[in-house]
Amino acid sequence: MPARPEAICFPPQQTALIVVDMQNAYATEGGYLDLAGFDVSATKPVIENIHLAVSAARAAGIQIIWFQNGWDDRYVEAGGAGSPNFHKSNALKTMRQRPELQGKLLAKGGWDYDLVDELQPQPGDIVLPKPRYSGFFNTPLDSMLRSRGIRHLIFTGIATNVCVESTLRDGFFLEYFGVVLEDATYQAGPAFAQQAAIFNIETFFGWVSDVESFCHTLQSAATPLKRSA
Ligand SMILES: NC(=O)N/C=C\C(=O)O
Repeated sequence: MPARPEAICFPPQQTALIVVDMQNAYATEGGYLDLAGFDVSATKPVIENIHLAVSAARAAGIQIIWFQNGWDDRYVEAGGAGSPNFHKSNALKTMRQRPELQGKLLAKGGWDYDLVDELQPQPGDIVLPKPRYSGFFNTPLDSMLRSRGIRHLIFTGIATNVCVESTLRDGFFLEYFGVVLEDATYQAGPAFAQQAAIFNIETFFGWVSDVESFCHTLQSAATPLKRSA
């Protein structure tokens, strides 16, 4: 597949497409990021691009893994005042500032935690709840991947500079090849946060490509070459 800094191969049977946290919290107005003051008004094309990537991956037999970020509705899993997460999570901070939101943001079972309507898992997909930014932390992700012989991770989702980058970095340390489809991701924060995350990934931790290249690569691999007469 064409990618930066160089083209990369990924055998479909050894590859997972990871959709990071495409929940109302991160992609819908009225969700956590929006309420915390982050701009989510440009996420519609990202949702459409993820849909394209998921369809192409599914047709190619690639394992789809949906991450869902959040905690129980009493926030025990979020950690108390002894946890840095308690102090840094903008969801927890927003709820402390606006107590009427308590129990709503990123709480399992609620609208904010739900995946957006346009992106829904199908039978055979894996849905993986996670309690911190990295999908490898306190989850069975590594063993799920290893038991399936998966070594290549294609990333989509929100936010590029937080959960996407955190998971891709941890994957790098665990010997996974990580590729981000940049037009199927979106940042939390200003545009420079996206640029910085993409720079880091391209330069230090993995590869960067786009949805058209991903779909085209899979379609070309599925189309038998025509023999010349
Ligand atoms: N899914 C994410 O990248 N999350 C970013 C921030 C947060 O969850 O507070």
